[in-house]
Amino acid sequence: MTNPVIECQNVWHIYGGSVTAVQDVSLKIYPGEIIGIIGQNGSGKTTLVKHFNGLLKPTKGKVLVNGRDTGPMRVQELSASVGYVFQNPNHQLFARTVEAELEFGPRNLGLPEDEVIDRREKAIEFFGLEPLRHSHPYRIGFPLRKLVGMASVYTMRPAVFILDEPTTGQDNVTTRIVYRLIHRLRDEGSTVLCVAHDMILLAEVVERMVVMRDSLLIADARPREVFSDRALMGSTHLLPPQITELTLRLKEQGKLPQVSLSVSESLDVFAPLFGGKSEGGQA
Ligand SMILES: Nc1ncnc2c1ncn2[C@@H]1O[C@H](COP(=O)(O)OP(=O)(O)OP(=O)(O)O)[C@@H](O)[C@H]1O
Repeated sequence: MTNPVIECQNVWHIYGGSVTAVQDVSLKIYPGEIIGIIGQNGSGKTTLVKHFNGLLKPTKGKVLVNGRDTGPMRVQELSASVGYVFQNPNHQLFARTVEAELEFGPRNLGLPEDEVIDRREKAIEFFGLEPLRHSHPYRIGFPLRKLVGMASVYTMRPAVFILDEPTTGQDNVTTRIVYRLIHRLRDEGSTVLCVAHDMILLAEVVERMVVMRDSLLIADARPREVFSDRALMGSTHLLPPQITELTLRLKEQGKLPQVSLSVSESLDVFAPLFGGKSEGGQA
């Protein structure tokens, strides 16, 4: 049996002795899992994931990363194995150029200089940052600045990659890069945790969803189950993707055998209704 890469044991986080942001959360995350963390604003998602790379320490309970208690560990020590991409890149970026930003992590890991440069160049290519390599990260637009934040974590190749609201504020081009990033991380065997309100993204890429409400973890299940549970979704004030809602209603009326998570998937489900076989398509 594989050991969890991250384990929360009855974790509480109380800010300033009065604001309870995370209550008694127990959770095991296994290597290679792609997990979505959802919940309405202020439900404790960001607070929870910031414990995984040591940015926050539990008020009560324990967080273990690769079996080690993060309590006495420093962020720098944890960042080699758990990379956190901030919701707001302004909280993350500090170098004077995109190139310098992308070199910082691998150099800090003590990698040889040719490996530092190789990782920088691969990240520039993957994230489409070539025209911006000499720009100051704060002088480029928000969507691209956010990609620089992702790229700078990607250069460290952490085993666990945490993306906090990766598509919020992104246009269609940069959103597609986020999708490609998550697919690439999956192919490379990384563990990915994605905190998001973007249900279309989650429906397409995650295999497991953790649901937070009022600082509590209230569900942990496959996306199809979470999106089909009207009471659960209603209690979090979140809506499933429209295609999922449509196919859920048709299923409830006995007209479809199953709920779809994406447009491509729904084409296959709808095909028999129209007397044909679908060839799928882009979500
Ligand atoms: N540094 C802080 N000091 C005090 N309270 C905080 C702090 N950060 C967050 N909180 C509070 O803790 C609770 C959980 O916040 P958190 O940001 O973890 O929620 P979230 O689910 O990630 O929200 P969002 O979807 O808006 O990002 C909220 O009540 C928030 O106001």
